[in-house]
Amino acid sequence: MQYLVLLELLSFDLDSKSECPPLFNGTTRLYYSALCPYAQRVWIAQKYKGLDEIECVPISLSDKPAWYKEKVYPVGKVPALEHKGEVKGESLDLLEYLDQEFGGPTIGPTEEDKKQAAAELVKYIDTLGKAGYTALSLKDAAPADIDKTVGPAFDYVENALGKYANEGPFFLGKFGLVDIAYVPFIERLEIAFSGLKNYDVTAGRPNLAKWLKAMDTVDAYNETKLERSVLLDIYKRMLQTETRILNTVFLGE
Ligand SMILES: N[C@@H](CCC(=O)N[C@@H](CS)C(=O)NCC(=O)O)C(=O)O
Repeated sequence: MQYLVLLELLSFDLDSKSECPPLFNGTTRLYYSALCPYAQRVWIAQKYKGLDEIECVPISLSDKPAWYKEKVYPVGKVPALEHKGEVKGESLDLLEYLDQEFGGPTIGPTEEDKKQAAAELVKYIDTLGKAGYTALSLKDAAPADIDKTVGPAFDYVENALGKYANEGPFFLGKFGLVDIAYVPFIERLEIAFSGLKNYDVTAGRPNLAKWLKAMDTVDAYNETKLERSVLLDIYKRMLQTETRILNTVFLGE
């Protein structure tokens, strides 16, 4: 049943047999994949801001249409946004772009101190992703070995979440850009570590546990979430067979 959820979802993906949408006809399009954590960021923001004028176009990553790279976005990655006759990529840039160019609630911080905090926090996601990838790739590792490898990165997140705790459970108190940037990665790491390495990333990290609970109250995020068991199965198979995909998903390589 859960597989059906994924299969059904992916059955809408445009693949090598699909036609290219009528490009640059005035429609704003977000090219994404439900499997891609980078694309998930922009998809969450589109939903949170209520930007129904943006058409979401799912692209198959396993059977990508040739026209995607040739005509839409030469970099060939998702996410990409077609807007005002141009196509732009890079999830973090697109989050800022959505705030600049579209309506709905602002996701980026407006206060100077929070802008600086956001920039530092977002920069750290790569470090967390790399530590997570290294720890997940350890064969026959005990939870203590896992903790040694990825624990410090999660401790950084735990401390960061304490900084504005008096204003709310999110990174900068109120839900916004930093939460959107982190959640696809923390979600995947939490599921993969608990399911594959018997390591609970929230143990001894109460702020992180609280943040995950708070994230579950955000509709825009919930609407982009894959079933837990589906994500776990994907990571299980990736670890067993195709480490390259794991690389792509956690490190954007
Ligand atoms: N730095 C990019 C990374 C995007 C990325 O790596 N997307 C992956 C999917 S998760 C992709 O499209 N890879 C190309 C492919 O699979 O052919 C961003 O933040 O948007």
